[in-house]
Amino acid sequence: MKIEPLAIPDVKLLTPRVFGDDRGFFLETYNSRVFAEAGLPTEWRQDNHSRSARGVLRGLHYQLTDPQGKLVRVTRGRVFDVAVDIRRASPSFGQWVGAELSDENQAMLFIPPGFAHGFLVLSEVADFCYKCTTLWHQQSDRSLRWSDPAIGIDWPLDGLTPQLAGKDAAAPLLADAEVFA
Ligand SMILES: Cc1cn([C@H]2C[C@H](O)[C@@H](COP(=O)(O)OP(=O)(O)O[C@H]3O[C@@H](C)C(=O)[C@@H](O)[C@H]3O)O2)c(=O)[nH]c1=O
Repeated sequence: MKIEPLAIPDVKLLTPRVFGDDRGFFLETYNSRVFAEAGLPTEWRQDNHSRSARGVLRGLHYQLTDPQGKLVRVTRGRVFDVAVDIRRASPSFGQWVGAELSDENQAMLFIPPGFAHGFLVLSEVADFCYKCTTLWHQQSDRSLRWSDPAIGIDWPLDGLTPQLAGKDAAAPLLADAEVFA
């Protein structure tokens, strides 16, 4: 597994080794020894799977209590995945990084606690699977505005109108949001 820091180095791009043969392929999506050696979490409390149609934009999400680290990947389709640093004390506070994740490149992102996370679906359908280091905490679940100009995410919309949940369409801007110290 190749593990590389992105421009915000706490966010890692993971590229598993894919073993293809005449039956199909095999890859490791998580290996506790490899993760421990790379300084990544080895304790995960929840696994999630969502399915979305083209143009769906989920995010930007985080939770204030027991913030979640996330290991995210796409098992069907293609998305543009984004992490925004919302740790006020961080030198990269308010900055974002993004990567395309697909069932072609089999790439994964590790997003540490303290980041808001979201993705835009670029394929007809996308199955999005992820592990979380802590349990979902509904009461402290928060959204941040996907289009906040102060963050300036360069979503590859290519004419798509994003399809948002009501809570995400009405989400506050970073300047008005509760974030991490
Ligand atoms: C996140 C979550 C939601 N739910 C329920 C609540 C709700 O009825 C339904 C859909 O929830 P949401 O609209 O929050 O789902 P979704 O918009 O897919 O939320 C997810 O978005 C991505 C970007 C993330 O980063 C995730 O952490 C998570 O926030 O599922 C759970 O039961 N457990 C969970 O862990």
